[in-house]
Amino acid sequence: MAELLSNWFEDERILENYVFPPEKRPGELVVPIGKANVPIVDLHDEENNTIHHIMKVSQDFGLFQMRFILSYLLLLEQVVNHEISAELMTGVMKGRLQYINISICPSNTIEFFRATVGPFVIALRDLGSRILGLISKGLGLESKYFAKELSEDCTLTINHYPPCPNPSLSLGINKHTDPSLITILLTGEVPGLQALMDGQWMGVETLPNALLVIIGNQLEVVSNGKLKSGIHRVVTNAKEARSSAAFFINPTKSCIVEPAKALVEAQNSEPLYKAFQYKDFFKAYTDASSGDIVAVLEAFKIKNS
Ligand SMILES: O=C(O)CCC(=O)C(=O)O
Ligand SMILES: [Fe+2]
Repeated sequence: MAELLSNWFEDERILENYVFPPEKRPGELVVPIGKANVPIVDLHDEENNTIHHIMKVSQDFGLFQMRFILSYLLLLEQVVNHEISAELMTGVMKGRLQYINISICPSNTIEFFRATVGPFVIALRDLGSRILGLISKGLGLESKYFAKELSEDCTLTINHYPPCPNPSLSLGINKHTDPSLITILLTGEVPGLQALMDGQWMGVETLPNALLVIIGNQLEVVSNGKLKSGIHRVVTNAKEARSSAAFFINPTKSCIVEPAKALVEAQNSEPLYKAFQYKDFFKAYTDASSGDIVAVLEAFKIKNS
């Protein structure tokens, strides 16, 4: 088996630049890992029930897990694979800040990975359209509302977190919301993801046959604040490496994102957010990536003077 970068952890020290400032450290991890009551939405339920459930949990928590059919999961399991080679992992680790976009470059060494990622991405695009179709109905919008520019730009990110000698000093990923429309996350078997639910960090444990859906900032805007972006972070552990695969469904860079007019009218209210080009939002998000990412959305709010 190729040598994995996760072997780095055999050096027992935590590297200095991985130590978070005291106010951002998770501290002694008192939060029980794997104990969150993340709601489960069943895509095979009767449509109105599923829509109702998605809308409710997206308003309350901004994330939910979703049971899904097995044939897709077989593909997914291959993607988060601990035999990903050191070369690929090195490429991944070189990416910027906390997460990295993998470009599927033509190279024999990643033939397996390419062959797996292709069907994986097609499956997730299809799944994403189904979820967005249900959400558009739940918001009272036409069923294809999200079908074009709002969801055309997808990115697959593989995250890899080597074991950390002192998890109380560091985080795998700092507290954030995703800049996407929605994110579909394969969390893998090793716990580490935490969601802020009712003001408390809760360890997320997904079922073996489930994926996690996270409401992103753009859906919060389009829904005029009705659906909430899920706040989440990743903690590390001292024993096991963890991998996850995140599929971000994003607007195209030139897409104009704004609260859906039909929704604002139906609510008989005012838009809470300005109209903006997605590329401007994304720039503000990446510029803030070492600061308070959760606050970025605030800057796009219409201020009532
Ligand atoms: O690794 C995880 O479970 C979460 C990853 C994540 O939040 C992200 O890539 O934005
Ligand atoms: Fe995230």
